[in-house]
Amino acid sequence: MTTFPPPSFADRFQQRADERSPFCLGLDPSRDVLARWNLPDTVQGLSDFCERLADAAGETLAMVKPQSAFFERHGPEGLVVLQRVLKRFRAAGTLTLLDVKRGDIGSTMDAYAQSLFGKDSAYDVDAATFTAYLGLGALAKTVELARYHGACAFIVVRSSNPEGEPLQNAVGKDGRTVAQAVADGLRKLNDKAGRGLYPAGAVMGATLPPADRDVVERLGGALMLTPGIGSQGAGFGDLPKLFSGRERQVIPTAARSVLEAGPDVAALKRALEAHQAPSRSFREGA
Ligand SMILES: O=c1ccn([C@@H]2O[C@H](COP(=O)(O)O)[C@@H](O)[C@H]2O)c(=O)[nH]1
Repeated sequence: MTTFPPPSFADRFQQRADERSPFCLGLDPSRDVLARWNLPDTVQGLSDFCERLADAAGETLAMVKPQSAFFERHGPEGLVVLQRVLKRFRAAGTLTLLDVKRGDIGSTMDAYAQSLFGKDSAYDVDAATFTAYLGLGALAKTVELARYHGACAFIVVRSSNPEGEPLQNAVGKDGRTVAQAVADGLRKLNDKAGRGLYPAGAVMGATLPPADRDVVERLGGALMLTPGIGSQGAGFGDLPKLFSGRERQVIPTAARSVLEAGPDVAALKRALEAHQAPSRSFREGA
């Protein structure tokens, strides 16, 4: 039986994070990772990678983040594998976030959102990523649809890569940077959705300097997905300088630094715990 309205993504995340850990595992089956796992760079290799990772994770993870690009690379059959792995993690009580960074005019965004959120959609994910380059207003209905389905739209505010800085820190006519303006707009979308629901989340790189603390504050109570840990150079020890006081809003995420432990399932389990333990400690303010 389905409940209406459904519990919010924010509530579901907090529950899973308390039970398991706030860590979100990135599923990035690149050509390099498949080769390292002695798997062919084919749909079968992709499928075997997903099954092995799901075996290693069991029911230990709060959240996974498949990177759509690595599935799209294999065409429509790759997307079937993506649907299957999403279903498998859902069955393990793990929240799913599709990293697909959609961003377009409003009418097209409606179609993207319809493909992502809701039981009858193609992917039925709990969350997905979006970009605001075509304006936050163009994402308003997407956030509304996410709220309706108890899902979350994570909008890139400050990305983890150095190339994002000049654009995101460009100063507009009103004196705010682009990132500050996106953060302010994202907060308004959450305020409009109603108390405590937070259907709009933010992507805020773990690699960012302390100066970005101001952007974090502008986001209010929004959840923050923080890529950049591990292979991009940030560590769990970098989280407090940007996010202290907001620990329960942070979703630390990493892909390669876990996946490089594969294909051995026992080694993968150890790598997962090596990411989950510091994620828990950070959340508890330890
Ligand atoms: O600002 C961003 C937004 C998204 N990503 C994505 O996260 C993973 C990171 O993978 P690692 O192997 O842990 O570096 C990847 O899918 C990116 O597309 C990001 O890195 N930064």
